[in-house]
Amino acid sequence: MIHIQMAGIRNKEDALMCVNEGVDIIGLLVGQMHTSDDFLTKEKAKEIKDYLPKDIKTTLITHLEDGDKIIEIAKYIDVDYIQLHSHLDESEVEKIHNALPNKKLLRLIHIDSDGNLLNDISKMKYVDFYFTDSINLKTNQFGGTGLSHNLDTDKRLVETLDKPVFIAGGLNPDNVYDAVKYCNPYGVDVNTGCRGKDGLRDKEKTKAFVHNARKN
Ligand SMILES: O=C(O)c1ccccc1NCC(=O)[C@H](O)[C@H](O)COP(=O)(O)O
Repeated sequence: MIHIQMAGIRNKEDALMCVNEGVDIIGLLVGQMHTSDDFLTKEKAKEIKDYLPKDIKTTLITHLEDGDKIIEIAKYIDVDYIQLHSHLDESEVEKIHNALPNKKLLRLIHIDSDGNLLNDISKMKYVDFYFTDSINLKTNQFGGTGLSHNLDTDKRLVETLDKPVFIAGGLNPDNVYDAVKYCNPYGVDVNTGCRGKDGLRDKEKTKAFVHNARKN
């Protein structure tokens, strides 16, 4: 079964709705670089995590570059996964890996609109999962862009990398079926594509996203 991470969760009610619709990983954004209403305090993120059934995985999604700070927040919320920003120095990643060996590390691979990789994967030493995502070079937005990219790149990465790959970037209920069919990833991630006009999670979009992601 394909794994589904929902990012941009802002409250515990939305988190539980997503879980009830079949999402199995909840992404909690703490520690930002660019402005986004999806970022939470660590206290709010912990409140959401503690409200969820114990078998639901949570991910700390962060832009912080200080390994000690990331370790402190990940321990405090007690997440299962840590999604690390691609600019993080590998020595900081090593620190996190050594301090929290049981927490899985998701490593970002940013892809531009033409499908070019913007990171040197060969320098990533500590990886449990790769995570492809779009970038908006105009706004310097490194996530939650709602922008798609050329999926040929994702497909190639899924086929050639030695660790499981999550794909993300502009996925939505209408395109996730084809994306999964074409790339055959370990998991998919979505934020904007399941957002309502109020910025919160849209139940119908979430239901359709989960259904279509697992229809293959
Ligand atoms: O989701 C955000 O608002 C966000 C903001 C800043 C950095 C990362 C962010 N999200 C990381 C994610 O895992 C998103 O779900 C991923 O970028 C896909 O977003 P979207 O293209 O909107 O589905």
